[in-house]
Amino acid sequence: MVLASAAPGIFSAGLDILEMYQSTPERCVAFWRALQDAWLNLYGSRLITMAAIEGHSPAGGCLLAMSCDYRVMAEGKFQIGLNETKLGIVAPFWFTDVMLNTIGHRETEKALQLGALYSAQQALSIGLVDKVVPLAEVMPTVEGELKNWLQIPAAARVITKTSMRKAVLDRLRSQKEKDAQFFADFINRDSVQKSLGMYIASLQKKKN
Ligand SMILES: CCCCCCCCC/C=C/C(=O)SCCNC(=O)CCNC(=O)[C@H](O)C(C)(C)COP(=O)(O)OP(=O)(O)OC[C@H]1O[C@@H](n2cnc3c(N)ncnc32)[C@H](O)[C@@H]1OP(=O)(O)O
Repeated sequence: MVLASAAPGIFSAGLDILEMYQSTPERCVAFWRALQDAWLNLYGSRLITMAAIEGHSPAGGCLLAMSCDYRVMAEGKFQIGLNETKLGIVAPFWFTDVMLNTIGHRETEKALQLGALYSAQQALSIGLVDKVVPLAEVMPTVEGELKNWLQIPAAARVITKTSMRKAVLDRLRSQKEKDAQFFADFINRDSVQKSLGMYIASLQKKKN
């Protein structure tokens, strides 16, 4: 399975910030449950999963990419990373776990505290993506890599993948409701809503 975007220049802008701003606790919980389930399905997928990152990939976009088995990113101006702290929010523990599994403890600690967004070359140097190629080469490179992965006996690959990812998947599975409630409580704090409001205004201002 290849994840790619139909929007030029944007792999994924992450979660819909407007869903987290001035929403009701009930809607926040439903929103979060949907995200948890999508992620559990993706990270736990038996399929070979690859991200064709042909544009920006902040926050939830970075999570999507990191949750795949392989990542190819376009060189150029695009950025990728978990930038949550810059919005005044905190990457949930399972976002952090996936990043830890991808780039290790020291780089994750720096990346998360700074809310760092990396260029493709920087992302390559810390192992956040596996390959960087010109934009037009992203999809052919993914397809070529997919052929390599398809050579491996599927049952052996799936058992290996599952055992590598099980602990992180189980950690969320065992506390889904608590996590959803925590999200709804956290996101509705006055200070967090204020930060999100300012961030949304800054995105809109950038456009004008
Ligand atoms: C402890 C644990 C507790 C839990 C604590 C909570 C944890 C939550 C975890 C959060 C995870 C996330 O993914 S939070 C989401 C983080 N995402 C971001 O920071 C991305 C913000 N967006 C950008 O940087 C840029 O838009 C970017 C993607 C690079 C594209 O830039 P462009 O110049 O091409 O386009 P823009 O003009 O900026 O954007 C076009 C329009 O889309 C809107 N837009 C852009 N991104 C958007 C988004 N994510 N959600 C909604 N709307 C968005 C803009 O406001 C514009 O709206 P109009 O002006 O109306 O047209």
